[in-house]
Amino acid sequence: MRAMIYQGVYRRTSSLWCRLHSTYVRKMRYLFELKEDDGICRKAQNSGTFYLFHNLSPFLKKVGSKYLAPQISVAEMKSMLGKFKQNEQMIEDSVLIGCSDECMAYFALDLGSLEKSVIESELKGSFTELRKAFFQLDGKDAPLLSSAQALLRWHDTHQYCSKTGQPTQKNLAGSKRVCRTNGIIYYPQMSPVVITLVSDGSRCLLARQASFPKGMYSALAGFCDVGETLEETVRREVAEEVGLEVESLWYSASQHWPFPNSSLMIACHAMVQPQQTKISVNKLELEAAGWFSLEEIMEAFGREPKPLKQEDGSFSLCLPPKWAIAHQLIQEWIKLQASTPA
Ligand SMILES: NC(=O)C1=CN([C@@H]2O[C@H](COP(=O)(O)OP(=O)(O)OC[C@H]3O[C@@H](n4cnc5c(N)ncnc54)[C@H](O)[C@@H]3O)[C@@H](O)[C@H]2O)C=CC1
Ligand SMILES: [Mg+2]
Repeated sequence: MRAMIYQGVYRRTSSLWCRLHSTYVRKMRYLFELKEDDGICRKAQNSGTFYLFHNLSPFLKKVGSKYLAPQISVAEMKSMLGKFKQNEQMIEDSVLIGCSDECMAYFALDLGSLEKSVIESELKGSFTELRKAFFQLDGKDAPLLSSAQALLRWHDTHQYCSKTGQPTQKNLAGSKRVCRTNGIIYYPQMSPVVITLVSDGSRCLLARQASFPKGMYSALAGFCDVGETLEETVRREVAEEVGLEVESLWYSASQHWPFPNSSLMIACHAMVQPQQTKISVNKLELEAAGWFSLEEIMEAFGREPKPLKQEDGSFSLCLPPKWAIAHQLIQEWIKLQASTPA
């Protein structure tokens, strides 16, 4: 009933409702209704736009060095499904990922069961691995595609109830799945991860895993263990990975991170005592770690963010790209150095 009233009110865009609420509040209320009410969501699917995936690779168009994620209209979707002789009901497999300021809903749909090359030539673009395109994506596309991929992956891997073994059913928006037999509700999962930039007051500590691109160093990161507070995870990870004791720490910001699965990256700064800075690298987790001066960091940011082989065969320091929250932590540390008296 509440949803019906809302729908009526929402349609009358000049209504008191619209005058009373900011665009942001209207959007959030609308998204809430879409998640709660399959009927409203079905209507939204018939007027919304779609981001397409194929086995979790997003459909992208390359324009120069940038990747753009085109929004496909429902008419284009229906025409394409018609070409594949697929039932239009396939649209209901999509998941809700957001909406425009005008409350036009955005959905993501994985077309992994259809022939990839046919869709690519039909829509004139290509399905590209997210890891490959992530750092060249347009500003608004990166977080949308990142949560879309995480949500699609979660649905793909949670089709059965872990208690009864029976199929689970997604609600239309894809904000949950329900076991048909006993009604257990499953919600999409994210793993909390802390990422910490350690400083001794004049240098910052960066580390690299063997899997990182050559020369790239980042802040220390680690998954939260069950029962831990964020503060405990920061202290444990720093002790585990580089053998140092954190003296103080503070929260900076957070970010959803799609690799390797869905993580909530919680970014912190931490201080160690200037007299206790001797690193002992845990080689099971890291390839190398080291302290870097402000000059070294500034020099690295001044270069192209690409691995650069030096005369001695080693690679010059390369820092995480703009979208990564590690980049933001390092930028904040630079500002802090400038504002702290020597
Ligand atoms: N956005 C950013 O700026 C950055 C993001 N990251 C991300 O942080 C994440 C965590 O960093 P790591 O140093 O690899 O973590 P980590 O130091 O906790 O080590 C990874 C190991 O933790 C264990 N683990 C415990 N819980 C896990 C879970 N829920 N999922 C997967 N493995 C789990 C596994 O044995 C795994 O091999 C990575 O996925 C990485 O992509 C890392 C650096 C920068
Ligand atoms: Mg780690």
